[in-house]
Formats: sequence, structure tokens, C-alpha cells
Amino acid sequence: MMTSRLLLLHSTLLPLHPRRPLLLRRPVSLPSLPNLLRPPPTPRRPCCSCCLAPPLSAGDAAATLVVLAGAYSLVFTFDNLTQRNLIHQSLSRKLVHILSGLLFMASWPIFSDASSARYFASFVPFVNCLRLLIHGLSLATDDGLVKSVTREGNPAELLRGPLYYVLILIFCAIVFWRDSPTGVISVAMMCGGDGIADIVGRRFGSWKLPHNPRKSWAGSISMFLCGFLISIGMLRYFSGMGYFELDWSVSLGRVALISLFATLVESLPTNELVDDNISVPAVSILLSLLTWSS
Ligand SMILES: Nc1ccn([C@@H]2O[C@H](COP(=O)(O)OP(=O)(O)OP(=O)(O)O)[C@@H](O)[C@H]2O)c(=O)n1
Ligand SMILES: C/C(=C\CO)CCC[C@H](C)CCC[C@H](C)CCCC(C)C
Repeated sequence: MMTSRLLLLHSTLLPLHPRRPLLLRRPVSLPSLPNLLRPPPTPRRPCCSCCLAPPLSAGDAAATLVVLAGAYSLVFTFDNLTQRNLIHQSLSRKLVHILSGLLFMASWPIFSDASSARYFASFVPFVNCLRLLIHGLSLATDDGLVKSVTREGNPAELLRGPLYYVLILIFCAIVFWRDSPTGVISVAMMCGGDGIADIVGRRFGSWKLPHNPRKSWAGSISMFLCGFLISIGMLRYFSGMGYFELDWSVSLGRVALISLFATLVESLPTNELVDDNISVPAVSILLSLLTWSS
């Protein structure tokens, strides 16, 4: 359902991609008679290297605006729910943590195949990065943003977890984009896995881990399972659209291994040293590169 909506949006925003299913192709209009009689335009000779560069894609600019609007709506919605006391601030923060990265990644197919598309997409976390810096340094105030993404309502918190989070999204979008499983798994582990560990751990985490009394078996087991399932779901989403091919007989084991290591790293009492939003994607990237290159 979600996939077909995204594809439909993509097909309306952008010229057709050869890998897109035939069903989604736009109807081709036949040339009218006057157009047939008109001599074909003579191709213009490029006068310099700038003339050879492809034009900036209006479709990608439109896709960027759509995703930017989505990001603002998400933060606004959770701020509203928190203000009305419908959900607690800590739950709002974790739901924004889970949804923003996963929805951001799910939006990648609406961008074109141009080499600049990843930069257009990265513009969204980049704008959010500036937003976090401006409000984290208290150069401006935005109570909604602070309430929906911080733990204690202190603007300086924006400069830690949330800032690392958007930087990882920028890094994965620019370096890996939708062409490799590495970025997909890393974002899925950081957003889905780590986010769910917190939600489940806070509610059902009475049985603590032997090496870290602040974390629980319930949190870590849910991180492992959800990180694995969300990664597989996102890999199927991108491979189903033809961005990469996977041999599922080995990929399932590799993703399970990455989920296990990401869960182990998340469970360590090292959050004061390295934030989970850095350690979890870092170990996922490393292991993914190692396993997929072997
Ligand atoms: N494996 C885990 C992870 C988290 N938790 C629960 O979730 C809470 C928050 O964990 P964590 O994400 O490490 O908290 P913070 O560092 O406070 O928040 P964040 O990482 O989101 O910045 C913990 O106190 C614990 O109750 C858990 O039980 N088991
Ligand atoms: C609370 C967060 C991290 C703490 O661990 C996440 C903060 C998220 C940002 C402030 C908002 C990020 C928006 C995304 C870059 C884009 C989302 C787009 C989508 C379509 C909703």
C-alpha cells in the first residue's frame, strides 16, 4: 500500500525510470499533426562544460519539498500530542526517533536516478540539522521542537542525540543512498531497533542485563527482533524496486548478525562516552561492509 503510494507519487513527480513497473508508466501522448510537420530541432552544440551538465531536476526539488513538509508535520504532530497530554514526552521523542528516519528512508524512491538526487534528499536532514543547531544553541526558541525531541526539555539536548541522528541520516543518504544494503540496515537499526528497545524496555524492562543495570533483557531482545525485522522489511522494499539484488539465503544470516552486534553495542554502559545514535549505526555500517564484501 505504502510502496504503491510512493511509486505513484514518484511517477507523477519524475520522468519514468526503466526499472519502474510497466503499470506505473505515464500514458505516452502521440505527436499532433503540426508537430509532425515541424522539422526536428537541431541539437545545440555545447559551448562550454557547463552546457554539458544535466539541468537541476525540478522533480527532485519537488520531492525535497514534500519530504521537508513531512518532517515538519511529524514534529508538529508529536508536539501537539505531547502538549495535549495524549502521550508522554519520552514516548513522543522515541516515536519521532523511530518514524522520522524510517519515513525519510522510505521516501528515497520518489527521488530520480540523477546523481544529484541523494543531495536533494539530504537537504531535508540538513535543514533539520540547522534547526537543531539554532535551537540547541538557544539562538532562537521553538518549544514544540524541544518538547517533542528532548528528554528533559533542555534545548542543549538537541545538540546530542537528535543532532547525531540527523548527521547519520545525511551520511547514509550521501554515502550509501538506496544503492546498497549498508545504509538501509544502519538507518533501520538506529531508528527501528534502538527506538523500540527504549519503548519496550521502559515498560517491561524489570529484568536487567548483568553488564548494565540501566538496560533490560526485554529492551535488548526487542531491539534485536525489531531491528532484524525492520531491516529485512526495508531491504525487501528497496530490492523489490530493483535498486539492488540480494541473495536472501545469505542475507538473512548477515542481517541477523548485524542486529545481534548492534544490540550488544547498544546494551553496553557506554552511552556517556559514545551516543547510541553513533555507536549503533557505526557497528552496523562496519559489519555490513565486512559481510557484504566477503
Ligand atoms: N536495551 C535496552 C535499552 C533501553 N532500555 C530502557 O530504555 C531507557 C532508555 O534507554 P537509552 O535509550 O539508553 O536511554 P537514554 O540514553 O536516556 O536515551 P537516548 O539513547 O534515547 O538518548 C532505559 O533507561 C531503559 O529503561 C532497556 O530497558 N533496554
Ligand atoms: C528524537 C530524535 C533523535 C533522538 O534520538 C530524532 C530527531 C528528528 C528530527 C528533529 C527530525 C528529522 C526529520 C528527518 C530528517 C526527515 C523526516 C521525513 C519524513 C518524511 C517524516
